[in-house]
Amino acid sequence: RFGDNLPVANNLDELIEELNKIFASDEVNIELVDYILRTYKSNVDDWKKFAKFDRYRYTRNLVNSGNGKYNLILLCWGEGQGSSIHDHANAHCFMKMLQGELQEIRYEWPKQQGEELQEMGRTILKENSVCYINDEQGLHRVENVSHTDPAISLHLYSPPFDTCHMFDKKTGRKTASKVTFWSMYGKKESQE
Ligand SMILES: O=C(O)CCSS
Ligand SMILES: [Fe+2]
Repeated sequence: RFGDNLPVANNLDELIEELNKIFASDEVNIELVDYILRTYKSNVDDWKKFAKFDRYRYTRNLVNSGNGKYNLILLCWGEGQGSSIHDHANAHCFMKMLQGELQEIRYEWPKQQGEELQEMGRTILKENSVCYINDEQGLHRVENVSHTDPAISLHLYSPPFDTCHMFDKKTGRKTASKVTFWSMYGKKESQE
């Protein structure tokens, strides 16, 4: 499908290097981003400095802001912690599992006002797997359903966004939701 001189990301720094090359061109090559994310085999030494958990909700830790072309974010999900049902602000969303497993439930966009969202299917995302979603495909909710193990995932959003929408499952009502960072580049903002 591509040439035979394909790059491989042997660590997180090489992954970011290869992503920056891919995103240097105007068109986002979805297959190539998916490919390079898959070549990276999760290594805790690469990313442990970004992995910060919160007792009450999953955390979003900015790893790299991709020369403005994408945000690379490490998400830490304690047992039972999950996201709301949300969209992706007309951006590409890639999600790679670095540790543990997450359940993804996909939903159709709301059709009629006040109607319950229709579930499209659910997937268990396993370590090193990569999945992709964009608004044309639908909405989803991601949750760590384990009672014993935390989960860590690496998300790439392009273009980067700071607001998306959350959806009420029963009524389909959407509300804007500002996405925030628990930490940036391995530092909690309050730390110098
Ligand atoms: O970025 C978020 O908070 C949603 C995680 S599932 S793509
Ligand atoms: Fe998402």
